Amino acid sequence: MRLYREELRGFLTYHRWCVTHFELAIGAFPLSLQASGPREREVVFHAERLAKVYQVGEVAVHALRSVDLELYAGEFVVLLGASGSGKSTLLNILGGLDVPSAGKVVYRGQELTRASERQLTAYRRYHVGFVFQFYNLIPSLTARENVQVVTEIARAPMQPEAALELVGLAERLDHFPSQLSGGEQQRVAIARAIAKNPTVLLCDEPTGALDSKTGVVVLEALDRVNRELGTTTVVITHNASIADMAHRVIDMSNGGIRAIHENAERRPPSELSW
Ligand SMILES: Nc1ncnc2c1ncn2[C@@H]1O[C@H](COP(=O)(O)OP(=O)(O)OP(=O)(O)O)[C@@H](O)[C@H]1O
Repeated sequence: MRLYREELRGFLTYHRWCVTHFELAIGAFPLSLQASGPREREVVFHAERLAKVYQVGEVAVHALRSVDLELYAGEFVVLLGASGSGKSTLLNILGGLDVPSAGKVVYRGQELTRASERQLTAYRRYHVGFVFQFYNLIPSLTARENVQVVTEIARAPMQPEAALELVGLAERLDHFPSQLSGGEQQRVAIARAIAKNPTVLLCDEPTGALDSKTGVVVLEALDRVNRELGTTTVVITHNASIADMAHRVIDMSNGGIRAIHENAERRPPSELSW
């Protein structure tokens, strides 16, 4: 274990050096400022005629078909839709994990669809936090160390302890993943995603592996991050009851946006169940 940690520390030192020199080299995608409240409607993402076609042998799979969309600073968005409707494809393109076949995405005035690989890497590293259905924690590191892996290489990170406190894990800093419940592990993953102070937090089925009661605690953590840090948050779910906690609900169907609904009143996660 000690050897592993020393190797990790060495890796982080080397990585920090690379990041510093890399940033000087590209000088693109300036450090994000704290996102402002949703009422100001500052556009964070502008997507236009976004299309994605996967070629599988002879078959062209149209995952996205001419999607137009704007996402605003500080809002909490739920992305709903049947399996295969294109939710993950859209999220992955917004997060710079995938590129569209046609159309464009502008992130705070910078066209992601024209960015080089290096610029996309910098964008993902400094501006976007990802949370997935499975937590992907390093089993041999404590909760605090799992978050530190990110804060060591970030530009203006939160303290790992502060990030863990925000998701309600102040008492679990030195626990290993195997000593934490599924919901607690997911909250460590959220703390890890937000500790680098991203502008946007993209969550793909964050409660998909959890029962209703545990899922609600995870949603409370996401809600708190959104309210206290102003992080623009997008949550993919199959679960329509989660939609009630969002500012806006985007309903996807067959690669397109079927409807966008704005909640006049948001329900707190504690009132949700499924
Ligand atoms: N790498 C890929 N290669 C080929 N087809 C793909 C690939 N990724 C996604 N697809 C197809 O694109 C369509 C949209 O997939 P996507 O994962 O975006 O849907 P989704 O709404 O997120 O589904 P789910 O809720 O099941 O995760 C589906 O028909 C899927 O099979």
